[in-house]
Amino acid sequence: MIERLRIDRLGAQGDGIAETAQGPVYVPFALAGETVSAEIRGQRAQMVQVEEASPLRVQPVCAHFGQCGGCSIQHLAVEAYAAWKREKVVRALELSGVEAEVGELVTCPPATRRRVALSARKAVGTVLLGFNAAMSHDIVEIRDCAVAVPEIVAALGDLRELAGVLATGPKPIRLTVTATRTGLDIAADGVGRVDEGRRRGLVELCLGRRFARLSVDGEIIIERKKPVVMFGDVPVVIPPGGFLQATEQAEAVMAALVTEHLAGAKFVADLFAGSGTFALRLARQSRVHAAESEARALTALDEAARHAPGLKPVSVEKRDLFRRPLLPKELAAFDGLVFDPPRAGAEAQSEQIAKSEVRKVAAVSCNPGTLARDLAILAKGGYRIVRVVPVDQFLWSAHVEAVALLEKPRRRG
Ligand SMILES: C[S@@+](CC[C@H](N)C(=O)[O-])C[C@H]1O[C@@H](n2cnc3c(N)ncnc32)[C@H](O)[C@@H]1O
Repeated sequence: MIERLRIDRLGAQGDGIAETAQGPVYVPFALAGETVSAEIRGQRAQMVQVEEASPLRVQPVCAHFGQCGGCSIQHLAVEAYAAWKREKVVRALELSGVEAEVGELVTCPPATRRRVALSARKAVGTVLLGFNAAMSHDIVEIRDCAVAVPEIVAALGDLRELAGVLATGPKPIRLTVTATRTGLDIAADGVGRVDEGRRRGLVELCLGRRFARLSVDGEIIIERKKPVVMFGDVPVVIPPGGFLQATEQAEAVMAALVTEHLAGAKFVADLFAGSGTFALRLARQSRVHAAESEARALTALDEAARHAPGLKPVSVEKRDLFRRPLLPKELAAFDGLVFDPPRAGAEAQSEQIAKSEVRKVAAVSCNPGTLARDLAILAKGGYRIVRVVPVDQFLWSAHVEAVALLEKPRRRG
């Protein structure tokens, strides 16, 4: 059923929302104030045409926009876009009852995403390589990408060829492609058994295309060069498929906020440390203890710390911080702390930090909802939120990163 809808507001996922007698209807690619004709299917609607456009509507930069699920909002003017992203953090804090000053959105330019997760599968006479369509497993073939770094875009043809060897059935595989200082690091998942013939083919292809490394379902097939990224001035060989901040620019902004806030601390805990994004930078100014559940990430961090001249001591600990958070008596050793958990946040760890006397704390998060919950726990424990800075690491998507800086006043007596 095609109907005319008046769009009342822009939702958190970037869809236009029309309030109707039947409840809210979500219209992807519609903007607040617009009138659109759309085909309604339950609570969602597919836009047919913009009847009256918002003055804030702009031309999307990418030819794949609208089909590709990688970006959800390229059609909104830049200031309004920045305000919408910032508002996601503001709203989340309000909903959790957290009072905090939220800074302006720190933007990231296009063509800076150094890591992309592509899907690929064999189709009749061809190989599909691209991003999934929004809310679907369909693969949208991409020939270009406005957010990825040029090294990745230039390699799409080679990656398609690689996917042709890796994806043998109709089931999609996933290629996580990271542009490192030494070339592309490719981690393929969902491939299944790789026999000798296929392995030889993959090695030849990677040598010919000068990829740095290929790993398949966690096993390294070829490492022509060790994939190196820089955390500040410390080179780190990243583990296959391990976590890495998606853009160097956002990482640098977040790391600067964290290191500045924790300057002066003698001993800092980096919790959910990954391969040392914060720990290795902080070790220029403080002794650091890094805790994380992924052994390979910790090995990378430890190796990098051992080989970097002039760092203060860095210790590592493999630990499940959801089940076994650092307790107040352990936290008593630190006067600074940063935590950067996955999307689920760090509820159990925040409960313990709240009871601690760690003076300066920085919280880094990719999920405003769980960040707000964790900040509410810390505020209840006596922490003052100095400020919250939203960072647009995932340009044109509905995701937003944020760094919150907190401190606990010294107890009297
Ligand atoms: C958002 S990443 C941040 C990593 C690092 N701080 C960085 O900026 O690169 C979250 C990290 O938490 C780790 N992690 C996930 N669940 C965990 C758990 N239960 N305990 C400890 N670490 C965990 C992941 O392996 C990942 O390295």
